[in-house]
Amino acid sequence: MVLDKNTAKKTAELLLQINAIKLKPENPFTWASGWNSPIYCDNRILLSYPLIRNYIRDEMAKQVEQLYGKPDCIVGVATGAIGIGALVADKLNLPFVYVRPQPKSHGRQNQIEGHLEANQSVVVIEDLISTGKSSLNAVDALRDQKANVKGMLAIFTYGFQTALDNFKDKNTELHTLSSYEYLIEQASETGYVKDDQLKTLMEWRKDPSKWTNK
Ligand SMILES: O=P(O)(O)OC[C@H]1O[C@H](OP(=O)(O)OP(=O)(O)O)[C@H](O)[C@@H]1O
Ligand SMILES: O=C(O)c1cc(=O)[nH]c(=O)[nH]1
Repeated sequence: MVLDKNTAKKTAELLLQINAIKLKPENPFTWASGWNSPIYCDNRILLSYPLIRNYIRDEMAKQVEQLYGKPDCIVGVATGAIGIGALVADKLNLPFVYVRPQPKSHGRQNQIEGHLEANQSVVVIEDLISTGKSSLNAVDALRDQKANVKGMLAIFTYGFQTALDNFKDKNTELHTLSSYEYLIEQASETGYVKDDQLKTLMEWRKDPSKWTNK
């Protein structure tokens, strides 16, 4: 759920401005879920732009406080949300840990990196939600370590029903700064996407798990 419309529009505008949104219908991207997609939103790029990453950091920190007050710790989902998660934790003057997709196969074999105690309250920061599986895998790891997961805040979501169902199944609250809906609105208004690309995106959005460019 998007909390603030202005933030949602502004975030979409900034992502478009730094070319974080890539369109490649002729040679589709493969997503973490294995789905093929004509679109890819690379939020990692925003770390390279100090003013933009500060805006995202400040909006995320504000929304974390608004929604959850001060949790004991901020968590980033590896690797995409390690950078922004650490910035949000720093802004809120809170401890930070990150969660790997699986435990390391060598060294200390940690899945959660950093210091986290049982029963501590945490808010998870994620860069992007498609199916939600990567983020919810991190939530599982945190709960296995007896963390009290208050909720998750991501920069962007595609808003798929699958993701809503997955978050519901895991009883996890999700908020996002922006979403596909705002992105498409902004991209159409600014002429970032051409009519034929918009047509492809609308076709893809009807059944993204089955979409192919054929
Ligand atoms: O909602 P999902 O279907 O799980 O997809 C979204 C995930 O995919 C991306 O991570 P990726 O696996 O590409 O790795 P990275 O974070 O290391 O870049 C992104 O950062 C999310 O974590
Ligand atoms: O689902 C994914 O893997 C994914 C989609 C997307 O648009 N951006 C991203 O970083 N990952």
